[in-house]
Amino acid sequence: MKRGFDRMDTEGPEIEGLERIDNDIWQVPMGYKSGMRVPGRIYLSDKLFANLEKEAVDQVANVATLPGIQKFSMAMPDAHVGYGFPIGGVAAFDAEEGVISPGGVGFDINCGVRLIRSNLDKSDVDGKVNDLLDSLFKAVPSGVGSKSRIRASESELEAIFTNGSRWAVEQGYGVEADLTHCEGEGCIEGGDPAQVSAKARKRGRPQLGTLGSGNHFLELQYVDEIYDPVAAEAFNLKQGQLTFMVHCGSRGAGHQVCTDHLRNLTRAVEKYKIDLPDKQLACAPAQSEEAQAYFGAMASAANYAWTNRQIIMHHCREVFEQQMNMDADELGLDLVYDVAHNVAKLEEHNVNGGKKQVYVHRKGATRAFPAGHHEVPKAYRDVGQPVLIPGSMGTPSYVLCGKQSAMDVSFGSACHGAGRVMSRSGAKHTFRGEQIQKDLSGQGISVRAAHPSVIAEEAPGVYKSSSEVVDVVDRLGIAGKVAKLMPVGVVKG
Ligand SMILES: Nc1nc2c(ncn2[C@@H]2O[C@H](COP(=O)(O)O)[C@@H](O)[C@H]2O)c(=O)[nH]1
Ligand SMILES: [Mn+2]
Ligand SMILES: [Mn+2]
Repeated sequence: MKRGFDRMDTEGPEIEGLERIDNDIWQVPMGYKSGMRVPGRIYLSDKLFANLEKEAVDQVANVATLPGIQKFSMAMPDAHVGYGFPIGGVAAFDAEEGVISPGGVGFDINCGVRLIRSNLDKSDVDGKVNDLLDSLFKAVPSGVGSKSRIRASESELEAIFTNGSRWAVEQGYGVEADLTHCEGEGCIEGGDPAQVSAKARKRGRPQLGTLGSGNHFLELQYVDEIYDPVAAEAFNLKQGQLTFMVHCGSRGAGHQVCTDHLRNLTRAVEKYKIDLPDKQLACAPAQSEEAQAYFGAMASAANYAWTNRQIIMHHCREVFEQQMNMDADELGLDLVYDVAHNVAKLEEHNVNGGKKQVYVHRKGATRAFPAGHHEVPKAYRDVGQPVLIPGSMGTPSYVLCGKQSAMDVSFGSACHGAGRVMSRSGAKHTFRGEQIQKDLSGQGISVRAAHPSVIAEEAPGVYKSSSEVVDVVDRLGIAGKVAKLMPVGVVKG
């Protein structure tokens, strides 16, 4: 242990073997669990350490036993327990010798966040927020199993699974610039519709343009503070400006893809004789037919999610035009960026002094590529990609930009949110939705939800401090703070 980083200094859970090796860096040593191939790294401040779950540390160690894992099994400061891998987990596997695992992506494939800027100032919506929220609530169906009026045909679904957002733009749901301001231009290559089951298609067909439940949201925000004026200018953000955030994923289609392929990969674990400490880590050798089938289906679901967010944004733009009685040019509702935070991608990274193809699994983690990286949109190439971190319906969200250290520290990845500290059932016992809604209203934040129980489950108190979380990635040089966004009105799923 480094001098000055004595574990005894820090209040929090006693987790035997966990070592604090630097400010904000905790190491899960190789001996923590038998079979670990690499150490674990958890990025946490002292304050966030107090909420660290031992089970999440065990999950970091479990992931470290998987074949072909590179450098470290990692957890971001928003980490908490998930299915097999922790939420907030990042792990990269050698593209030849490693594995691909659905647990490292999650059930809501390509759950993600998009941020839209505007020509409006916060004051321009004074007295209009409630009407805007009511119209947004109507325009974007929300809640478990919600359906829209769109019914994609079989051939349209094929195009969506293969091409992602481009399909939506070609149908008139948006403009070309939306694609160039989106991670991967709204598409992962390798989408293979043949690997998406009839059941997943059936679930996906009526859900394009829908938000989903609970944690997903549409949020009116304003820019409360600028930390990096150069990056803020590149992102076209300024103090006091009204912004709009969308958080949702691949709905029933993605969930079904994960369910179907977990079944196949559970069988593959036996076939390929992979020794797993937890069956939720079901996986297969990256080049096996089972893993490639999952990857093709996962990419299809990711492409569906980008299409979904694109259609939602289009419908929200229409609501703004009607409610504000302004046209698209006047409103300037341009997409700043869209990030996936539940996804596996084939990427090239520097490992042990050489370049290597790896499958980077980001499960509750955001890509954070730095300035100069060829995958960062040209408009942002000098500052790094926007990293969008939602907070909660009552606390700040943040815009950061990817930094060079992310490539060394975390395979170009940062946190994805504040991260839960309380379960949904715990929240329903602790909070009353009506009271939370009233408290938020007192702070100038209006909330719409299908049921008050959703507001209780999503109360700001169920999440860690977003400020504390982003400060860790900022200090580590993974992503730098650009702007703080405060909520003024939220539609919860
Ligand atoms: N700005 C808002 N952020 C929110 C809200 N509800 C949740 N959150 C944040 O999103 C992340 C990501 O959630 P996940 O379900 O995909 O893991 C979560 O950690 C929260 O910090 C909201 O209403 N507004
Ligand atoms: Mn999400
Ligand atoms: Mn989601």
